[in-house]
Amino acid sequence: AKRHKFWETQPVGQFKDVGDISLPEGPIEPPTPLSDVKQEPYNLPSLYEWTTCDMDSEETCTEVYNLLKNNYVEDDENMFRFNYSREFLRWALRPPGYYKSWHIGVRAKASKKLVAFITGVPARIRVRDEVVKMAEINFLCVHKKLRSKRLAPVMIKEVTRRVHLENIWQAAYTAGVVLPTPITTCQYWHRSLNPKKLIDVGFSRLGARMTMSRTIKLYKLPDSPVTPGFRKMELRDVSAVTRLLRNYLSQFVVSPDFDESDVEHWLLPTEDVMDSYLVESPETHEITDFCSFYALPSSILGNQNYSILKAAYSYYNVSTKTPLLQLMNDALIVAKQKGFDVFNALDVMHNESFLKELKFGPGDGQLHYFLYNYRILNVLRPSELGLVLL
Ligand SMILES: COc1cc([C@H]2SCC(=O)N2Cc2ccccc2)c(Br)cc1O
Repeated sequence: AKRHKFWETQPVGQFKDVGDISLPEGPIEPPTPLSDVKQEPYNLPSLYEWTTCDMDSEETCTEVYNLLKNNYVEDDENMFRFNYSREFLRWALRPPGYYKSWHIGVRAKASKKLVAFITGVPARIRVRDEVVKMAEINFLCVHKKLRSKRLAPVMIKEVTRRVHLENIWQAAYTAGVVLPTPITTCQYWHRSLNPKKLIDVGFSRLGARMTMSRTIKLYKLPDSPVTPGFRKMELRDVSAVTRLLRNYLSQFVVSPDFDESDVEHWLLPTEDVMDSYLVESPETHEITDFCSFYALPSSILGNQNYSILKAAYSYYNVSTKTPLLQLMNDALIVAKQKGFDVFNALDVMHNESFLKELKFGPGDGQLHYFLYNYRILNVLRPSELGLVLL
């Protein structure tokens, strides 16, 4: 049986070490002296070559967009495939301090076609009391026609090498499959906003003893948010939101260590990519609550009437005065107003407290979170995780 041949060779928590309390929490291997880091790229099969994808280039960004649109993650029944937009990719891959060299592509030498992709972006992640410089690894994609050529392991080694060259020795990543060894395993939950479309495309089914009109009524939402002072986040709010968010995230075992420049990039609204709202108390003008979600459409594979599913994904939410239930219901209301068909959320942070009451249903996908070269003693509950990766 496939026994993680590659991952057994990597500095990650190994299944055989789970529960071994003699192993300390923290880095598994010490940093390598930079002079000992391999200076040249790993070898690819002879027909392929490395390329660095310049996401500022419209042409290259479109090549990356099309590779992912046609070859990235699908659900188990191959009914949907992520369809990250170009502006989303540019936003996700160019945070403060990013390295172009971590946007790695593989081209066929003959045709120069982009056939594979993997990325990293720098992030400061806190694990308990330690803030660690990490790479967030994402968008690992190999063209459908090149699967099981063992390209993924060499791409992972190459992005690791380029991360090491920048003197960073830890990473964070997620996968829908179990690899050695998850720090936590989360579940996706979905809130119908456009139930008729979700049933038509086969994502949802009409409940027993439910008519379509009864189902539409069940998921109906008001036309506008109910919380006084609920408004879009603006540049002038960055300091207050940073304070609010840092304080809120400090309660979780693993979370980003956002500073104001991070908040400005990741949480200021970006058209068609990121939406963020806050509650400014009408009396005191204090900012008391915050909610945010990102736009990640999916291609609908093989439906006569629809080709795109418009999905919103819960990002970071903070409630200090407005009940989280009410804050998230306002998020659902504005998401519906913006034309999203479904609102997705993981059962991380305090999300469990609103999922059932706001009529989310459990999805079939599990999402495993991993740290590279950093051992944590015990697997975390999803509610101890304060990190949402895109
Ligand atoms: C199909 O059930 C699910 C599929 C997905 C992923 S896999 C490829 C894709 O496009 N998805 C986004 C999506 C598609 C459809 C609905 C909601 C989210 C997730 Br994440 C959780 C689910 O439960």
